Amino acid sequence: MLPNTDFTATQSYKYLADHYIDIVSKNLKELFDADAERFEKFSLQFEEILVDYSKNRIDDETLALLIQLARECGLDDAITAMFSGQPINVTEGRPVLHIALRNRSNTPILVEGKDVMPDVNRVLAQMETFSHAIINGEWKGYTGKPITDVVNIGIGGSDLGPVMVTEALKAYKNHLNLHFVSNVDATHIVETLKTVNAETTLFLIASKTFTTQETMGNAHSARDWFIASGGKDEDVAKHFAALSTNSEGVAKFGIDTKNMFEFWDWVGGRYSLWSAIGLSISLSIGFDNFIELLDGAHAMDNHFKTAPLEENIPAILALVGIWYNNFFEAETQAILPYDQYMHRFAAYFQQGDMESNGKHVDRTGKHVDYSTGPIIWGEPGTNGQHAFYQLIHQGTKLIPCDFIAPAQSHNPLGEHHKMLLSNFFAQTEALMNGKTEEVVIDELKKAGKSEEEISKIAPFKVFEGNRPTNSILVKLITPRALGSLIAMYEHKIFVQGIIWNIYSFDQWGVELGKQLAGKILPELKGDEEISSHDSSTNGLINQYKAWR
Ligand SMILES: O=P(O)(O)OC[C@H]1O[C@H](O)[C@H](O)[C@@H](O)[C@@H]1O
Repeated sequence: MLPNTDFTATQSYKYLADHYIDIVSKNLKELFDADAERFEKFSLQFEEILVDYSKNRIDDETLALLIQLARECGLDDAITAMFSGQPINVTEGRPVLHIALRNRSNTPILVEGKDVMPDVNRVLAQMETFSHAIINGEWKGYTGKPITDVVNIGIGGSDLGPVMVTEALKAYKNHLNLHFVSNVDATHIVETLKTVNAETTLFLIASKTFTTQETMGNAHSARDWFIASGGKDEDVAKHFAALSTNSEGVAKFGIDTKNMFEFWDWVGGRYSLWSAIGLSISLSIGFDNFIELLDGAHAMDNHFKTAPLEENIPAILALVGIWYNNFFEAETQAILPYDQYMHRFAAYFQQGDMESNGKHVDRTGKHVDYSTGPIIWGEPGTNGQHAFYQLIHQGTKLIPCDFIAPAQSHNPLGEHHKMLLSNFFAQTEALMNGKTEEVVIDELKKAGKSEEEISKIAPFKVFEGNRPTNSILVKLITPRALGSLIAMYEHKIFVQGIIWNIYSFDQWGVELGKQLAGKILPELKGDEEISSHDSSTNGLINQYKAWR
């Protein structure tokens, strides 16, 4: 089971608190000047991924203390507990085994004494056969035509992963057109259905529970549309498949369980792209590439499980994150991919990280008196530079940033990639070094400005610098590299949850809103005035009724 340590009561935390006072007065630039080996010391390479964490406000002592903190919090045992299938998702009574879905070495992983690998491999084989049949056109729709369009209907973990990966790996895409419908707003399904033909469309109803309101609503509307477009009830089997843990729910909906791709309750929704939920990925880029994605994740799992903490990339990224979150009181973490294909990467980890570590009680149920999971946000570079980087460079908030870029582009067009990467390299340098008043004045003098003009404008042009970043340089975003990158962030989240002594694999915080929406829905149906809520909620509902 998981250890249970208040990390703020550890010896290393006390040392870190003292050490923080020392580090906070130091400038990153000075740290680089003082140590010619800093890059070598504070960067790690995993296959074709280079993680440079040297532009962080840390020194040897910081890192040693953070690693000591991880040890005091029982990180080693926690890793063993996860990988060996112990029920570490205690509040839901489940193990956490997304690592089993990509356990390409096939070593047995036992849940209640039973090896899960035969089931994992059985569903993978089912996905393989199905993917080939759809891609090759052997699978025919109800009028005998091959499938051209795939619509994945799912939300949260049953949407964000497949969307992010199919976008990130678009360079590997085949002829199938992929669509994703998540929002219960009818606009999403209506606009999607305008672009597809019932005869050649396959719907994947992706829902772990098969009870999610949005997904069930969209799935029923898709089915109604299919029937209204000429499909018969008996044709549904050719056009609807389910990705779920709930076979009863699938059968009740009317999908033949032969067309069900199963997964298990030991897979968290936000960790499920490696499971049957990844079927849209396998359809889009082919099963072999899907396996490459799993292989990449498995390689990162092995690294995470076996590398000493000093060389363990997910652990180090997590600990540096804790350094900012709990000592520098940083509230957010930006993820900035310099790769247009990765434009949903930050959105994906918004769920991955914030649903996992946005928790206010520790593993004993006590309210924490320290900060837990950060707010995750980001957009692809260089778009972000022309939008919110002003605040990162000159605002009053400390924003640790992860910069991610591929060395090679899938679209080597003219000088584009060099231009993109010049920005990638420049931004972390600028954030670290800043620009002093001296340099600003000098530049203004050279530009022929008067003393008066200079003294008026100079303060606005100063960059304090000393702003921390990680740079993650990937040779090329291949399925394998992407699999490793995603797994790297997953394990980072795990490590942080262990240190904060919280349960990272439940998500009770999404329930209250669902519950209340369930109560409000019937109230929206009649014409009577609503008075059962506070005056704001009553007022809003009644105005809605007046306007609808
Ligand atoms: O896959 P489903 O059961 O439909 O769940 C979809 C989503 O629903 C909830 O909101 C959970 O918070 C998410 O973690 C989950 O991914």
